[in-house]
Amino acid sequence: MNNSVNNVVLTPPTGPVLLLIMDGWGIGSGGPEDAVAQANTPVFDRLWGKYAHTELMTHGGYVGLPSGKDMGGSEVGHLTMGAGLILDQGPTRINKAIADGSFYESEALEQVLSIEPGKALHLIGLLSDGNIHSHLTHFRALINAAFERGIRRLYVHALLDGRDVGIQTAQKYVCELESDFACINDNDGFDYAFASGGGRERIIMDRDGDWSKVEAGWNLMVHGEGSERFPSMMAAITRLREQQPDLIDQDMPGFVIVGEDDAPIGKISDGDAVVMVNFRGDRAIEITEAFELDDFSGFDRGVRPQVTYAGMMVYDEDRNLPVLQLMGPTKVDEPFGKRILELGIKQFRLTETQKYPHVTFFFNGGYRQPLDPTMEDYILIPSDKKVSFADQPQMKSAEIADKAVELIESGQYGFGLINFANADMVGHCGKIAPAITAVEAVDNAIGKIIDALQACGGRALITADHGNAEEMQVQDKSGHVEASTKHSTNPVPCILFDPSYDGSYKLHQPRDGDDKALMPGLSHLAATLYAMMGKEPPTDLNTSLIEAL
Ligand SMILES: O=C(O)[C@@H](CO)OP(=O)(O)O
Ligand SMILES: [Mn+2]
Ligand SMILES: [Mn+2]
Repeated sequence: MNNSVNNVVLTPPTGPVLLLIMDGWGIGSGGPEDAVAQANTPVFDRLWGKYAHTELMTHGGYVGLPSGKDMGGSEVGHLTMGAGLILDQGPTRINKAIADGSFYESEALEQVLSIEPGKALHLIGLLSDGNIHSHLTHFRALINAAFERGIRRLYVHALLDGRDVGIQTAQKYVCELESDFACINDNDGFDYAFASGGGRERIIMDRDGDWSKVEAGWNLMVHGEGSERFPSMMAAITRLREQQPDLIDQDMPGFVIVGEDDAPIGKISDGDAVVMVNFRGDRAIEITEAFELDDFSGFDRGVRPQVTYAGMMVYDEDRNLPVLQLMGPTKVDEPFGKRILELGIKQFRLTETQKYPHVTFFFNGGYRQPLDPTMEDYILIPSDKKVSFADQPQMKSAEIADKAVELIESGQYGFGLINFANADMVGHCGKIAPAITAVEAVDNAIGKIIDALQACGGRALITADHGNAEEMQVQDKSGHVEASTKHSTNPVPCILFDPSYDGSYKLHQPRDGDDKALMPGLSHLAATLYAMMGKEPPTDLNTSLIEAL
């Protein structure tokens, strides 16, 4: 959007301005697969009917992802909202660095490739092209770099996806790497292979302190221990699917690849190098801690191998984890939270722990802890543990709403960011009935918050970081319909709740044929929040959505 004379700054509110993220709540077809449309949402419907609203784009170039086919995700969504600008995201920057060759020139990669002859390079990561946490091309870049350097032994410890891609697609990605391995292994003395695997929800990729998942993966990769043992990756996938035909890849139990003697073919050992190929931090921090921290209490690691460990990117900027990073971080110089801190506005962030990175380091563009604890309160309600969210679709929405009301009524805050996880986390389970309940739980919680804002003259921008629950089924090219566990590329709703709304303004509407800069997207929200607070937005931000009628 061009800075238009039409942009308006509202009169300052008497209560706080909130950004309410209904994670994974998109605008779908309205059909039977659309849990948002099927749900009973009286609060949302009333607000949509009464207040200024629009649709926002959350995918591809609107959030700095490489391709228009890339769906949005929480990291890129919250980072873009916090930045108030469209910045190149991790995968875009990695792809560019691979293309221009600079990826291969980092000191960190040099250290990884400098292992002694006979030692192995291990790649751990999410094996798909979902581009939310990882991409297959990044595995391939590393495999090629290792081969060109003459590294003889390389093992992939594959986390199976089924959450950012089709629900049973693991074999496709396995075949692609197997064919690379076959070419390389034609050369004398080379051994490139898969060494272990398992679903991302079962091993390694936890983000909520369930160390048993990390431990299970550690024992497979490091100690070669696990009851499921197969001669190859394809054998593992085939046999596990025979036992449980509906099994979604993300839920596959962990397994070890073994030789004829039942010995693991590629355990991580002293002197080896390990690269975590995922670029996104939230689900890579825990395994990184297990490899890197001397003082570690997550689980009993047994004998920890002495390895050179590197991550694709920084996973925890506050602690600089991991020490070796193949790529520098996506820098947000002036995130929204820091800007308003400098204006002396007190703020809170509130969610349940499954979404803690979202309201903290994703929205902050890096930092995890408050810059000024007297002016920023980060409140994280523990998520249910060891449950399928399909069985608990209300999650912590009621507790979050109650806490939000308390914070609003305290009169202390000028800004608050709240994330409701339900539509996304339950949407990822791929079942329509609980997804409907999840959406209804969010609607109910929003209603309580809106009542509190109404009473004190606060405002809220009610929106989502990307879709998910509105698309619980997808059709593939051959017409086959199956459950969808992934995010969507649909637009999301955006409503400006304003108790003093008099119909004198509207939110910028999407128009056919508009280019990306003109279409309303997540990068316009920071400036919109300024205008809602009665402040002129900084001119370096993408423009506010609020326009005079
Ligand atoms: O669960 C996750 O890690 C991702 C999907 O891979 O979802 P979100 O981006 O909403 O956190
Ligand atoms: Mn999300
Ligand atoms: Mn999600």
